[in-house]
Amino acid sequence: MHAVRTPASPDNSFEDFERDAVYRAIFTRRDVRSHFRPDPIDDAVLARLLTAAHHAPSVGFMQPWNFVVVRDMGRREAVRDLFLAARNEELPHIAGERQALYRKLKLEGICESALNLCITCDRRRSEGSPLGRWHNPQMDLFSTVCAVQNFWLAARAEGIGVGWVSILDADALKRLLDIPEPVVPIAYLCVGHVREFAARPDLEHSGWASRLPLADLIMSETYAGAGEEALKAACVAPGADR
Ligand SMILES: Cc1cc2c(cc1C)N(C[C@H](O)[C@H](O)[C@H](O)COP(=O)(O)O)c1[nH]c(=O)[nH]c(=O)c1N2
Repeated sequence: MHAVRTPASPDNSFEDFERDAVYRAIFTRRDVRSHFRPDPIDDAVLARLLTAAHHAPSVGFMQPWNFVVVRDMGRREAVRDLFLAARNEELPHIAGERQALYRKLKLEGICESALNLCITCDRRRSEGSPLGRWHNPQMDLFSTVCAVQNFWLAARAEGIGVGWVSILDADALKRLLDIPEPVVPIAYLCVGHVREFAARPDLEHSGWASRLPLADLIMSETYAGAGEEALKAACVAPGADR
């Protein structure tokens, strides 16, 4: 689909403009809930995004994912009802002083987006040959999350917004989408063209949370280890923590 260029550089690194484009996708990707436009996504574009997802890394090259495209508005309204019920169940578990803010947050764009996409993990796909999963059977789930992130970043590059809705009862969602028992719905995504990509995460803008300083998250040698001061200083250099 895309020609693979022979690297110009002897160390296989990208040209500057290519590297900048990768970082631009990473730093300007947003979880989109409120800026969706209703116009449809071209199938050729959606196919590129799904191809990007399908080229994610996976344990034992298991490729455990499937992609359930949900366009029907009746079904999406039913998912939205699941969201509303799940939000009511989640609310009492939010610290009391934050519940008013939680209620005000826009946390999904299920019906406003062009389409919904459920990315699933079929846990049976490496049955009998669990390369990389024998000690850590959850690696198939993690592999599927890699596919979600590929989709999300490729979508940003295409100007398409993605919002992940996890405030859903997984069993109810499985029934609604006829997902068989050994298959796990990993990500329910709202996908569509957007009016804009916000400069900051919505949850930062609303005062819910802010980005932690990267330097505080780096340890040296062990989880308790101090050090790596030069690396930490480099992390707060202009542009490194957008
Ligand atoms: C696994 C998982 C699950 C969810 C999310 C993300 C991820 C990774 N996020 C989006 C999340 O709030 C968002 O990524 C952060 O607030 C950071 O914002 P940006 O993604 O950088 O815009 C999310 N957002 C939302 O409005 N409703 C939701 O149910 C969820 N669920």
